[in-house]
Amino acid sequence: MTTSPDYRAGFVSFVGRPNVGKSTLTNALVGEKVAITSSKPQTTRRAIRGIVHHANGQLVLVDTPGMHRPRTLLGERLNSVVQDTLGEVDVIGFCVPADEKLGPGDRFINEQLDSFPRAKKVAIVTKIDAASKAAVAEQLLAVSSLRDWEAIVPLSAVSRIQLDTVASELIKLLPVSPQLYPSEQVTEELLEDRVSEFIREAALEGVQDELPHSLAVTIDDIVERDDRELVEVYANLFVERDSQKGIIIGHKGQRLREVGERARAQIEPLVGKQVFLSIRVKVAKDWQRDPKQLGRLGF
Ligand SMILES: Nc1nc2c(ncn2[C@@H]2O[C@H](COP(=O)(O)OP(=O)(O)OP(=O)(O)O)[C@@H](O)[C@H]2O)c(=O)[nH]1
Repeated sequence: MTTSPDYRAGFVSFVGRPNVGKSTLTNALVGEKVAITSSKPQTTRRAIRGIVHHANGQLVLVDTPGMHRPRTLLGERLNSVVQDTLGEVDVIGFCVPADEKLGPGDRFINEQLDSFPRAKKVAIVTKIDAASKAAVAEQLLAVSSLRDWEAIVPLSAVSRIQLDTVASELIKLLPVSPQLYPSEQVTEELLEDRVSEFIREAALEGVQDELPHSLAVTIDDIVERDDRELVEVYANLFVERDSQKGIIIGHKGQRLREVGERARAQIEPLVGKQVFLSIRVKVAKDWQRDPKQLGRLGF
């Protein structure tokens, strides 16, 4: 695939206190474009949350799990995962909500950003739909006094205000680069892995003992069509014994329905569309001890 000479691509991390809207922003940005990649961690050190494809560039959104935890944040130093991640990204988007005044938590994180001189820094004022114009203006002013930002963007991920603006502002700050991920790469494999993980998690909720090890999930198909706001997921949930099948399905299928609902709630933000989820429960006798079955189940 050819790209224009000033095509830009690189890594971006959103940081900020818990609840300021980082995940919602990530989902809104990733969901808005055709090519979606999953948040399957590439390594334990760096988790790719999503890839945003624009005509003039590509944003690879990188997660910083440690930054989400106030206890880590208020600790003496950021944990090493965050250190490593933020040390490598091209741009850090510092998020503060429009509907709360800047507090010590925000200031603390802002100060930490000094440790990452390589990254360009952008301030993002989130949730402007939830604040008055005057409050937004006040917040922009307050944020601008924190440091010399490359850009300050007010937006609302929920109301989809200024999402394109923030994407282009971020892309402008990335290095000129070929595409890091081909846009036609829908990363089916990664998406499949993540989706099966969600289903397994949902199936395990509330069950005890040996069942956890007896569960495996495979994905037959993920059907995503441009002309439809619905993604179809066809999954199989393998157990080892008939009795386990009963546990998973529950009385009149009630438990399986709940599993499906929990899993869908996780998958939908990932794919940015509604999800039709079919889970078929199957028995693969003693699959854990059978190398052939293990292979088939992706182990
Ligand atoms: N009104 C409004 N609410 C928002 C917006 N973005 C996020 N929220 C809400 O704010 C809450 C927190 O959003 P998250 O995206 O989970 O925040 P986060 O920063 O990722 O939080 P952590 O995962 O805890 O770090 C949720 O209830 C969102 O629905 C927005 O643009 N407008």
